[in-house]
Parts: sequence; C-alpha cells; structure tokens
Amino acid sequence: MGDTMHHATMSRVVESFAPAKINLTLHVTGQRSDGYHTLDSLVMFADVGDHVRASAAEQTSLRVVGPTAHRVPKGADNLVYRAATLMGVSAALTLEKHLPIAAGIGGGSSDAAATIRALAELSGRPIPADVLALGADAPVCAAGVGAARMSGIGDLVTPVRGMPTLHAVLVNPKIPVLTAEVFQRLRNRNNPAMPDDLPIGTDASGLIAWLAGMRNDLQDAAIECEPVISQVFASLEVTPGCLLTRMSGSGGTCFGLYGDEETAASAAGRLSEAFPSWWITATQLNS
Ligand SMILES: C[C@@](CO)(OP(=O)(O)O)[C@H](O)COP(=O)(O)OP(=O)(O)OC[C@H]1O[C@@H](n2ccc(N)nc2=O)[C@H](O)[C@@H]1O
Ligand SMILES: Nc1ncnc2c1ncn2[C@@H]1O[C@H](COP(=O)(O)OP(=O)(O)O)[C@@H](O)[C@H]1O
Repeated sequence: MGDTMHHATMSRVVESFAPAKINLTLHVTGQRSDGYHTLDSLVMFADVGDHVRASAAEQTSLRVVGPTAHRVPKGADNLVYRAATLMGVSAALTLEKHLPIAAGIGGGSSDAAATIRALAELSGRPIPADVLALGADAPVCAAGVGAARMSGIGDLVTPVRGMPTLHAVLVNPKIPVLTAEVFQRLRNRNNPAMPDDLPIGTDASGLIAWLAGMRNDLQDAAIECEPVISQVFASLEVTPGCLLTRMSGSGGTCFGLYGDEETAASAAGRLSEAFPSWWITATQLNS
C-alpha cells in the first residue's frame, strides 16, 4: 500500500494545454537596430491546441505524438525541450501535436509556455523571467492571462480584461510560412499603433466592428511569400455570415469571425468539404 502510493507520487503526470494564439490585430510600428520589429497586437487564445505532459525524471526525454508530430524536431531543438532546459528541470515530456507548423498561431511558443507551466507545477520553481529567449510569442503565451495586448518585440504583455467570446473559423493551407522571410519582405515597417484605449467591455459585434478598422501589417508580405494565402482569404470571405477575415501572425493561418457557434461550425463544414487538404477548424476565442 505504502509502496504503491510512493510510486503514484513519483510518476505524477502534469498536463498542460497549449492553445493556438490568434493575433486579432498585428500592427508593425517600427524596426529596432538589432533588426527585430516593434509590434502592437491584440491576442486571444483558441480552444484548439497541443497538449504537453510532464513527469519528474532524472534525465529529460521528449516523445512527440499526434497528427502533426512528424513535422516538428524531436530533439533538443524542440521548443518543449528548450523550455525544460531554460527551467533547469529534467522531466519525461510528451508533446501531443495537433496544430499546423509555421502557421502564425504560435504553436511552438505555446508548447514552450505549456511546458514551463507544467514544470513550474511539478517542481515548485517560478516561471523564469527570460522566456523571450524561446521566441517573440513565448511571453504572451507564458503569461497565461488570456486576452492580452502584446507590444515591444513581443516582450511587453498587458492583460486585456472584459473581452467577449468570439466564434471563429481557422484555416491553414498546410504550407509553412517562414516568419523571418515575411518580416524581411515588409515594405512599410513604420505603421500606426492601435489606439491607446481598446474597446473593453463591448459585446462581440462591437469588438468585430472595432477590429475592422485595425490591421495585420504582415498580410501582403505573407501573400507574396505564399500566394495560396489569398485563396484562403477568398474561401473564408464567401462563407455565409462571415463578419471579418484576417491573417494571424506571419501566416498562413487566416481566421473568419461569425456571430454564433452554429454559423461558424457550418462555415467550417463547407470549407472542409471544398478544401479537404487544408487544416480547418471552428473554435471559440476566449478572454
Ligand atoms: C509574428 C508573430 C506575431 O505574434 O507571430 P507568429 O507568426 O510567429 O505566430 C511573432 O512576433 C513571432 O514570434 P516567433 O515565431 O516566436 O518569432 P521568433 O522566433 O522570435 O522570430 C522569428 C524571426 O521573426 C522576425 N521577428 C520576430 C519578432 C519580431 N518582433 N520582429 C521580428 O523581426 C525576426 O527575423 C526573427 O528572427
Ligand atoms: N514544439 C514545436 N512545435 C512547432 N514548431 C516547433 C516546435 N519546436 C520547434 N519548432 C520549430 O519552430 C518553427 C516555428 O514553428 P511554429 O511555432 O509552429 O510557428 P508559428 O509561430 O508561425 O505558428 C518550426 O519551423 C519548427 O521547426
């Protein structure tokens, strides 16, 4: 009895969800002397994503499973492994990978953040201050605050409370888009930031109307890199009830916003039939 309990404690598995990150807006406001761009972005998280499982072990190991596992590095360069190294905690790690790769939805950063949360719970250690080392999207994912305004180069994260739930469809053509290449292709690196005051406390239709006046400044450059993205936009725009379309991050995932869950689900159904090789999912964006 005592032994069994001891064993159960030793093999405690902590599971952490790594949601897709959606940039509802992405304004590129300048470029620093080190080449990195300053951003102003309103971020929310989807209810689809990857799962990370961690249990204490003497040496770190990583097993990658799931539908998109074959597309990610399996060794020490996986962001899950790098997050464990940054935490200074050794663990047996499993990444269950569902999100498309190099997709503008921060999959690797979200996996790293989920790993950090799991290892913090397992070890009692605090979340390290330098998560930015794991990518510009890692701080917003690690903050775990839900909706947030991301600025600086991704290192400044301000929680945004009082955002409504949004009903979205995510569409990715399964063509990887290289973030660095999209930034390189930008013609205009100095665009206005979002207004200081975000539309806090509005309902979904008020938020969508406000979003319509905002931008993703990487869209044109991403379409130049991968022209299929304009087909992704066109496919979303013609779905009944689509209120807004935009690209997330550096692409190629684009999202459509809808007034309710049923309309979003039926748009996702139609699109999946028309484009069986694409990754298409209806999702709720939560604050
Ligand atoms: C564009 C964004 C917006 O949320 O999302 P994704 O498209 O990755 O999802 C992020 O800023 C990306 O974050 P992440 O993918 O973690 O980027 P990193 O690995 O840090 O950077 C990849 C490359 O993008 C460029 N980069 C990235 C961030 C930034 N603020 N300025 C840049 O110029 C740099 O050339 C860098 O070498
Ligand atoms: N756990 C991981 N998941 C996804 N990509 C990873 C992971 N670890 C390392 N990478 C590398 O990071 C790169 C960016 O992937 P990803 O985070 O999916 O991009 P994006 O932020 O554009 O959605 C990939 O090309 C991949 O080689």
